[in-house]
Amino acid sequence: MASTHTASVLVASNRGPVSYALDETGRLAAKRGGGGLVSGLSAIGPDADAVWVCSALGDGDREAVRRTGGALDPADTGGQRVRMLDIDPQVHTDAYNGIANSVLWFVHHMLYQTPLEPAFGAEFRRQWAAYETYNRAFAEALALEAGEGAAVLIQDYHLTLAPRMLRGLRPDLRIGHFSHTPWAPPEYFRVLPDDIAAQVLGGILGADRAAFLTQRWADAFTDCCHAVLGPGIPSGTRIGVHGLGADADFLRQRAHQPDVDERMAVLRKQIGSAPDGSRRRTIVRVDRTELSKNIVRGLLAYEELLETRPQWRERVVHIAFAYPSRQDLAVYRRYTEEVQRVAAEINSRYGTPGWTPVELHVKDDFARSLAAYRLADVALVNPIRDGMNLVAKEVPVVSDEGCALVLSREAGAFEELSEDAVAVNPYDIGGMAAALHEALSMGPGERAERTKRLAAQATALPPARWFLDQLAALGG
Ligand SMILES: O=P(O)(O)OC[C@H]1O[C@H](O[C@H]2O[C@H](CO)[C@@H](O)[C@H](O)[C@H]2O)[C@H](O)[C@@H](O)[C@@H]1O
Ligand SMILES: O=c1ccn([C@@H]2O[C@H](COP(=O)(O)OP(=O)(O)O)[C@@H](O)[C@H]2O)c(=O)[nH]1
Repeated sequence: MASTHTASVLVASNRGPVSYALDETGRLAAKRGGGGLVSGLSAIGPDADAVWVCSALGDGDREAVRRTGGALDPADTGGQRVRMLDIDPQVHTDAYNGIANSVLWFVHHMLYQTPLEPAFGAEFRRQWAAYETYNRAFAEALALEAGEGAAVLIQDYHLTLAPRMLRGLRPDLRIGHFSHTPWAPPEYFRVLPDDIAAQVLGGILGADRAAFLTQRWADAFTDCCHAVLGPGIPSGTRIGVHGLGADADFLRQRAHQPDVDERMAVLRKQIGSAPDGSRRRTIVRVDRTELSKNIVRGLLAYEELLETRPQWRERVVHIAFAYPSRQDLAVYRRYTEEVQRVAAEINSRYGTPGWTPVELHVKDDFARSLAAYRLADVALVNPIRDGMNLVAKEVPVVSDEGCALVLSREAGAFEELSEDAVAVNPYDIGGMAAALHEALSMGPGERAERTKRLAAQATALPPARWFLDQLAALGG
């Protein structure tokens, strides 16, 4: 890759703003990248001095890199300068599926469940070597693109080693690292082999600033540094907190496009009316089919609601959108099947000819998600742990008539939204069923008032501010 040394601001993340699908005729179709990191970083906008460096994630992306040399067509990226790296597919698989999503994600979300997992042996060491190679590829690409003294914002657990590597290559740069996940407490983080735990922390500490979505995650990081590396944060790295909010302008505009209206009409038909003709209530959830989002326990809580409060039977529909995520990993594929199995069971146990209790869809459709946000009476957001959770912040912003928010106290968003949400312990099925009942029973006035306050909180730190605050904190 030729050196440009022109960018004054650089962002680096595994997932970029678009991904490409290749059809049989050889045409490439660009699609917005999924997940909250992309929603946040879209604030960069079309700035000639800013470059977003990301990785090719599949065959379509690799073909796009082959055709463009890696500098993506601005027509596909909304004008943003994007440099997509074609990292060797096996290296990417080992780094992304192996280390990032099966180890670091599991540690930070405290997802290990069996007496046999985790077990860090030779296969883990082989994947760790790939993770190092993958981080080095980013560090080298950033070193080539960055102008003298540029600010570089490196994102997330995929890229914990890159800050220190980049510091070695380009001491002139101002480097920030941002974690979008929770950070594990030391007693859980230290399941990692000691040398690996030290490399992860030491890699991030190669940055001038390490930032997190909430104070809770920042404190956990500091605690891990003390436990693993000894007292004090070495190398003078500053720790910061930047909450990320919803992009109100984008969402309100996008949520009123004709394709969203069309989907609302379809959803309304599916929801139908109660036998006495009254309006049926809707409980909506929208997530990646992600273990940490706790979708199965959410369904079980809904089932318990129907079982213990039969007055809601035929009077409520649970719309659950679980869009595909990390399907290369068997545990995610099994989880998707489990979600489908439990939803089908509830439907066969409680459904009637005129009523399907759960409408589950496992295909990605952003317009349909926004339609569900608009008409939800209740939003269920019950992750086991979540860095922030933007869905919790997006629903109140686009809700048409007010929506009660049932929110896990383990989501980063809870710190900002706790006053007007109905709080839940994500493991407590009975507690979540009671919270759903409370939320469904909330009067329209109270619901609208709470939604207004939730929307104000949720938009207090829009992505543009989140991004610019980090740049400002890096100084220069
Ligand atoms: O890229 P994927 O493997 O498909 O996963 C999607 C993203 O998931 C995670 O998102 C997090 O970032 C959000 C924005 O800060 C936050 O609200 C949420 O709680 C996090 O889960 C992951 O951290 C990203 O890197 C992924 O791109
Ligand atoms: O069909 C959909 C539905 C939602 N989202 C977006 O995915 C993000 C999910 O972010 P969140 O922080 O809730 O969780 P993450 O998936 O990043 O862990 C939100 O910004 C949603 O608007 C999406 O890309 N496609």
